[in-house]
Amino acid sequence: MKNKQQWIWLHQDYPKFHYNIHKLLPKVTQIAQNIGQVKALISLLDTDSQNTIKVDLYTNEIVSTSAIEGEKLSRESVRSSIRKKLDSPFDTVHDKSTDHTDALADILMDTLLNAAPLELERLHKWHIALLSHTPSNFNKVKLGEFRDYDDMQIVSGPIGKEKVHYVGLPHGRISEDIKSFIEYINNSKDDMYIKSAVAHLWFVTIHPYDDGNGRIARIISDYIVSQSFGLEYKYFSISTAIASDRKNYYEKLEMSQNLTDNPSLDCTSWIAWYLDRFNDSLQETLNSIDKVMSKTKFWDKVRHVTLNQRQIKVLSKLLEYNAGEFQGSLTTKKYVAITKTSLATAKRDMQELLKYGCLYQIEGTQGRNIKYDLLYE
Ligand SMILES: Nc1ncnc2c1ncn2[C@@H]1O[C@H](COP(=O)(O)OP(=O)(O)OP(=O)(O)O)[C@@H](O)[C@H]1O
Repeated sequence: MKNKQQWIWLHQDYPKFHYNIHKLLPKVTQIAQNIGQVKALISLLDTDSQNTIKVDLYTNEIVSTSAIEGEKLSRESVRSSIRKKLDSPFDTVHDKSTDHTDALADILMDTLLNAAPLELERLHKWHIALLSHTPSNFNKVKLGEFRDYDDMQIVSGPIGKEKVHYVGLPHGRISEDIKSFIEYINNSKDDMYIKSAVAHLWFVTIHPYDDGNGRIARIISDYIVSQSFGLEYKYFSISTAIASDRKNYYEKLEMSQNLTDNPSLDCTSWIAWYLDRFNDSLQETLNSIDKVMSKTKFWDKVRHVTLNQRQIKVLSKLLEYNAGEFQGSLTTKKYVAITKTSLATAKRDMQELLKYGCLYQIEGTQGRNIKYDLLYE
């Protein structure tokens, strides 16, 4: 597999990445504003609701960073591991955690709670924890050790027609470069969101391990920003936002890592994309908070009404899925399916819900296609 590309580690200035701060500042300001809003709204929620949002976000972070690599983790297993770590009320009978998901939750907690500066051993410990329980990697990948060969290629396409997207730093330069990298993370005065983006690009440029470089890069990025939030205020999942724009993730990295597209070691475009994803993740959190608040408000509104178990089940489901799969509407057919009741009972239940002001009929729907939604006000 030949390639004529020249990679950025051949640049005489490497690893001095440049960026245009003026283009990035508005995005950083936006992050600060979103974080301010998240903090203000979170403080209005009770501890249970705060915990629910946190468990969801941390579960998403672990599931998403693995999904980028194509590894499908059981959401329930990850959720169990996270709940154990957060000490949230936990039904041990239904504990679905595995050694693997416990190890991944351990890494996340370490990035969040261990404020010690980054050291080489810690990096290796993350690598071991990340891969030691993955059966597919058993015996293949050296754990907690850098690779000892060159030509670490990122390729795609069928055998014989592979496209080389990038080739990592020659192995003889890894130790020295990792030292500068760690020094940058611990001591640079760069804005922390920008630092998080630069470190991500830098780490996948070195590509020091046999495998797991993308996941470790995302852990490092998370570590850099999580430190200043701690368990009390870490309400974001960057990997979820990256996973939802994976094509551009790879493209932005690729464009930044070769000298044809990037002759001057300028990573403004990569950082800008990364900061946008950060803002997306905060927006997601704001949406989740909004959902929780609406839910609380709704139950508060109907607390004087006596509802039967079927009605409570359907309303809970609607509140759960209102922004997603449920697509904000209820039909008699769906009511029957959820409650497994007769059509006549479903119709009677729904009439009551309309009378109590729990539901309203969506305008323009009629006959067999009548649709209902929750009435919040
Ligand atoms: N086209 C590309 N150009 C440059 N870098 C890329 C490209 N595609 C992927 N990468 C980077 O390399 C990482 C993959 O490297 P590696 O397989 O060692 O990591 P991984 O953690 O096992 O996988 P993944 O990051 O996909 O979860 C990607 O996550 C990304 O950070």
